[in-house]
Amino acid sequence: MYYFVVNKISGNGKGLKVWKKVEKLLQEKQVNYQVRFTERPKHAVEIVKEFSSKACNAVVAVGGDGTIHDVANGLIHSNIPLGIIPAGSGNDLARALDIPMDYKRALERILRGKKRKMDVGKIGEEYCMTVTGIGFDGKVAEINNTAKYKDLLNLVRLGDLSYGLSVLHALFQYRPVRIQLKIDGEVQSFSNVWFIAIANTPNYGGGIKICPDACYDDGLFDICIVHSVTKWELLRTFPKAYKGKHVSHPSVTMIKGKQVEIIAEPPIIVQSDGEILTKTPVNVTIQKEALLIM
Ligand SMILES: Nc1ncnc2c1ncn2[C@@H]1O[C@H](COP(=O)(O)OP(=O)(O)OP(=O)(O)O)[C@@H](O)[C@H]1O
Repeated sequence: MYYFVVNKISGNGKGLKVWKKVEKLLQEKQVNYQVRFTERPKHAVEIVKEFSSKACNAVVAVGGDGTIHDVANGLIHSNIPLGIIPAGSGNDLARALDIPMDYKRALERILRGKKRKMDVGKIGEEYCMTVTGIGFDGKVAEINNTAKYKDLLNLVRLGDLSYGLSVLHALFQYRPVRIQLKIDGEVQSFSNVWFIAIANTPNYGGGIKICPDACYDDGLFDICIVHSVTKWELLRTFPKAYKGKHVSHPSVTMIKGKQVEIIAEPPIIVQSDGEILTKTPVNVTIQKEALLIM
């Protein structure tokens, strides 16, 4: 049995459109399936816990990174594999795992049944699959999640541009802060920090390669700290991040580690997989091979 969790409104309605096509294919192929639709944020976590693990081939998320985040949070340490049919705006996890954006090919891959293990990040009781962003990019996520232009750009299939616009918006609101960082027990201080990205996979924000060498199964986070840079220099360097070319900039520090503690003054927003989670202080740890994916 394949269980599908569909977020109809992901990608501004793409979730429902993609699901209708997937359902047709499942019926043609005579695959046994059940489907549940999410009705609110975090609903997918509850839905997944109701599924019987007996005879379950996979739980498949049809949606974007937020939907996958919720489904995965219900599956962690369960030994039930997570399948992904991308139907969001950013689809950064699918991109990192080389999952086809085309629903047909994504479904074929799930039905082939090949499994692999991936690491996840843990913050409190929450698990994160892609990137945890602290500071400026938390502000960007906050703006992007409520932006009216996100829906408009999705409508004209330019959803990827929405994050770029939210970055510009946040640039005029955010003030850099002083932070203390403890990575695997070693304390470092940085002043004028714009943001810190703690990455399990390379991309966020619809293809920004913030930590180009991050790898989902190496047992490590790649950590990018952007500090001591003017607003205009940040703006000038930002486009380079789409190709991961920002890492050589003198205001960018890259570190690898398994456990990251962050204290900031004043406290700053923490987002994970594009969802606002909390504010600093925060402790993020890698959970090696905690999620089975297809
Ligand atoms: N019925 C619903 N009504 C409102 N929000 C929902 C509903 N179902 C799920 N959600 C929430 O919608 C949010 C957005 O979903 P998702 O991230 O999958 O799409 P997206 O933002 O278009 O894609 P991406 O994150 O890849 O850019 C998530 O926080 C999810 O929990």
